[in-house]
Amino acid sequence: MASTNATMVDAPTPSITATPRAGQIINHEGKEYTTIKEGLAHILVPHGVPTSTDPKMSKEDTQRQQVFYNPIQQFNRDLSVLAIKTFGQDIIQRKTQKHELHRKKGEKKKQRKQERAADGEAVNGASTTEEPPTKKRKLDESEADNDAAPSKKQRVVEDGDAEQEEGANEQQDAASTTNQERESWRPPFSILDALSATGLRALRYAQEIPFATEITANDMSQKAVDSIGLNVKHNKLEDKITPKTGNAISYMYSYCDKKGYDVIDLDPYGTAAPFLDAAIQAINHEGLLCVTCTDSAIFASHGYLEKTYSQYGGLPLKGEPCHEGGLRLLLHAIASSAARYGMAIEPLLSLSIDYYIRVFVRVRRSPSDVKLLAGKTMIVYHCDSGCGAWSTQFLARNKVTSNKNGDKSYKHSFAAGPSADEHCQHCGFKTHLAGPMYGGPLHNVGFIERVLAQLNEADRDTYPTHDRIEGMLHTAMDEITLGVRQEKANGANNIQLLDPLIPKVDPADVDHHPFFFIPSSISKVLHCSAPPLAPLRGALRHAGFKVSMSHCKPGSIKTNASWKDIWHIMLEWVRQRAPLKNQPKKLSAGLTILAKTNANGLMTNGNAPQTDKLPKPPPNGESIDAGEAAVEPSLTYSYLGADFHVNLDEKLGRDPERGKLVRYQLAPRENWGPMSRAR
Ligand SMILES: C[S@@+](CC[C@H](N)C(=O)[O-])C[C@H]1O[C@@H](n2cnc3c(N)ncnc32)[C@H](O)[C@@H]1O
Ligand SMILES: [Zn+2]
Repeated sequence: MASTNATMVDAPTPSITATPRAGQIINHEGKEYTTIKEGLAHILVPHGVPTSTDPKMSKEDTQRQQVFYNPIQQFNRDLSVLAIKTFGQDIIQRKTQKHELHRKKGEKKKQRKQERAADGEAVNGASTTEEPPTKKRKLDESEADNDAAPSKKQRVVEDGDAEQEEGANEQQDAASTTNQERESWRPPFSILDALSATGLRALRYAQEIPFATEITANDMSQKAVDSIGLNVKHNKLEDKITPKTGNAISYMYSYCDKKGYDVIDLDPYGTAAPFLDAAIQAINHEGLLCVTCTDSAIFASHGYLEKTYSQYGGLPLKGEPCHEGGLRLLLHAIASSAARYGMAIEPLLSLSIDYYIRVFVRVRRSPSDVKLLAGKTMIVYHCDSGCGAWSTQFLARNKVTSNKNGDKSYKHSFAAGPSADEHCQHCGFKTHLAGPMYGGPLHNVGFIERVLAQLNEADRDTYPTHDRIEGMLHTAMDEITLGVRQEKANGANNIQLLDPLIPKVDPADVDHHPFFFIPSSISKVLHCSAPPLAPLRGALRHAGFKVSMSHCKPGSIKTNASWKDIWHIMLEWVRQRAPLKNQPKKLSAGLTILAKTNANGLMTNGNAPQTDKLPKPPPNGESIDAGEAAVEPSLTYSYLGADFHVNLDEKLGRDPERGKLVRYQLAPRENWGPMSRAR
């Protein structure tokens, strides 16, 4: 990475028109600025404000610097450039194909017209180049429609008309491209950096996504827009970037009746919730919303659950999977806003990173997909004060049927009443409700593969967060496939960038196995020593379950095994490898779980989950494990009917990419965190 330290400069100090260079001091209207380079963009920071990314920088200096430039967010910006570029190539390819198709149609039409005219001349000896009136009118209408983007009102069409409307819009789009048959035709690709601050994102998108045709950098603060203007000028990007002063919310609502942007980036201080509905107004059909939220105290904490609900329309999940819960709450908020206007969302990539979350969501006008939303929205019954187990329930049911032609369609019906008891079936503690939240897949594997391919082509100096992006994307991909597509994932770099388009995930898909557990935490429930990841993963795989890790947390296990299976394996871990030295306290969640087995002396029978009916714990100091016999991996008991053989197979549980990928962030530097608001 280029040094961002100010360097000695020759007099006279270069002006804003000088070629941008990292560390250079620029004089503009009597003020001095230092240049910081990130990616291919340069931003000017008032000279004197520390520009070092030295981890030992003082807290005050870090805060002063962050008003202009927050280096910790470079990961977010690097990833965003790559994601938008990947998405953009897909859009550009579609637009170009449509354009080409329409151009060819137009040419054929012209040719036919000429042929008819020639025939007419030959027969009548007179010119009859005029079209039949009906055809002419049709052509005129489509030409007239070229600039009239479909309004949101038009978008909310009757369900039966949805597909027809899709087709009509495609033609409309194609028609709009036909008219521009000049050689210089470029497919339009527009980006709104709605909360732009210094304009750094807009500058990077302009420099690093060469096919972006127009970028708006908006901020409510005049000071911020002044600095955007300065930076745009210094980077010589006036022809691509338009700085704009205004409230992003009203600006985006102004697009409710006209065509908007292909990409909208929302990167606020704190929550993006107040911007979501407006962003839906301004995003194009098949557009990309990129959303950051840094208010983890709201989306991933139970401290202010009433606030979480008012911001995101759902209640937070407590404990370790709370960040995945936050991602799902944000997606729920976007999906429910979009649904009101007949727009459906498809998460392409949803990440919990450091102290914030970031989602990339494709939005399309599709009333038929919107109808699936209730059946993809779930509540969570969480044993948050007991053993940590959870179960989920979708709010409605989407049942697939097919019509006479074999086309897939869905029937929507009510779900049955609560699918879980008010007490946890494992430990008897109370369960609490979380959600409603998005229960569909968090990522689109095809998209991740293409971003990885994009990353593979990227210059490491421009993208210093390369390794972390690679590790996180691989983990995200494993997470959604539960590790099954490992081979394909490794082959991701072989993808040809312009090959197939980003595939559409089945809009009815749900995630049947959301969330993850941390072995060391559930060991605390049983008061046993924590198993390493490998034997636990091995035991799950040996029993035929799928296993991966979650990108949200190191040391996590994500699996399609049920909690019944997980506790069964954990009890076998205790029996085979980790005999209990101290028995769990009376009435604890762990004791109840232990009590539900008939394990060869592990505990006497106690099938009833009520804690007041617990069997007496063994006398003080006595181990409640099976003693010597415990080392045998033979099955001697069953836990709630999960009676498979547990083989704590380390080899089977190893991560083949261990050490090859940077899956998780190493120790963060001091003073990291969201930017402080400018005072
Ligand atoms: C976290 S900063 C953006 C950082 C920037 N995206 C980057 O990557 O460097 C948030 C910006 O949003 C602006 N802002 C806050 N509320 C706004 C609103 N309602 N409309 C427009 N801008 C707003 C603030 O002035 C601030 O500059
Ligand atoms: Zn429980």
